Amino acid sequence: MSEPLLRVENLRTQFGRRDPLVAVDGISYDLRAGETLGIVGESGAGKSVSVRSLVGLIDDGEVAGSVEWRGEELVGAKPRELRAVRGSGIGMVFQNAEAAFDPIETVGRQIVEAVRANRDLSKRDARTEAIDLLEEVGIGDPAGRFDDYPHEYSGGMAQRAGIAMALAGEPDLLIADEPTTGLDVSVQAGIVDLFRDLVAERDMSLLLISHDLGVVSQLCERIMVMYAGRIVERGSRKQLLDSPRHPYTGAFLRSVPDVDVRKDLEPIGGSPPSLDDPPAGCRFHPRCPAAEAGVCDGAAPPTVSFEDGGEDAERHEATCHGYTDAHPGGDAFDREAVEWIEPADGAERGER
Ligand SMILES: Nc1ncnc2c1ncn2[C@@H]1O[C@H](COP(=O)(O)OP(=O)(O)OP(=O)(O)O)[C@@H](O)[C@H]1O
Repeated sequence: MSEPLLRVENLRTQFGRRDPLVAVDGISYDLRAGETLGIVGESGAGKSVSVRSLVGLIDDGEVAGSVEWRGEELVGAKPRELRAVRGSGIGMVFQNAEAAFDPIETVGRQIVEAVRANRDLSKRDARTEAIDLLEEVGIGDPAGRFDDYPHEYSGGMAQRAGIAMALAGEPDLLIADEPTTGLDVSVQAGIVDLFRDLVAERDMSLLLISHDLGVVSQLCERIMVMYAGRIVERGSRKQLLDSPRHPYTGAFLRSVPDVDVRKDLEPIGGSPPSLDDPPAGCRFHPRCPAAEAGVCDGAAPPTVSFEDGGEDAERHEATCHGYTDAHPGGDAFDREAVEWIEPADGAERGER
């Protein structure tokens, strides 16, 4: 199997020293060429900080652990090196596309600059390339819109232009942080289609952060669920949607609309913990219908893997006490409240 493009090991990001707020608390994953990975979770889970930490975009916090991009360590790298990686290898798309642009410069000229910063092209060729990029992301009359200022673009167009900027250095990985949030539903659908086409046509990897499971499940083959700074479950889209194992994932699925099925939504009771003083043990235990005193509020939960989906399936893991002998199961582990916690027929499970 090919080496991963991106290897994240025990990433930890904290803000403040005296009363530190640990926004990302030891997360690890790999991303290979052509893979699409989504990180979902409620607001404040640390999704955005986790991806900003990868590429040196945290300026008032401390990032620890390891982030290897094509084997090159990025944690502790010089700003110049990080800028170079952001310019070429990794393209970034943010929620607020207008913020990607300088308001007093035309969109076209800014894309030309981004193209020239990463590729040895004449001004004329860079202009042609910028117009091609605007066309590729679906801006009608790209040559005519080249000299417009960012505020002259609508929200959806600005997001498309932001994606063109991210493509200027011909990246192998696109990191998109809530790229559809705040846009009208019909505009969102267009942006989702655009990402799908770009990933396929350019053979890029995608790391997508969103609280919107619908958007993530339309674009990502693999999904990780983040809660209070940690990954609580990971697996393929099918594994997570069809047989979620962590009570939080189950609750999260019930709290959001399905992509194509109408259902009664059940908001998750309570609210996420404050990250400057998270609960002991499993961080979800105060909100978990299956939590058991003395177990779930004690030691950190183990990561359990599930052999569902056959040999070639993604690794499916949940970090939960509910599957271990420490948690007596049966009566104590309220299976009525969380029927999704029971492994599917024939599924094996093993503790790591
Ligand atoms: N610069 C900062 N200084 C202090 N705390 C921060 C800073 N940036 C983020 N945080 C805190 O880190 C935690 C995680 O924030 P983050 O933005 O990553 O969450 P999120 O899952 O992306 O949710 P949202 O979609 O609401 O942004 C939050 O508690 C947030 O208040």
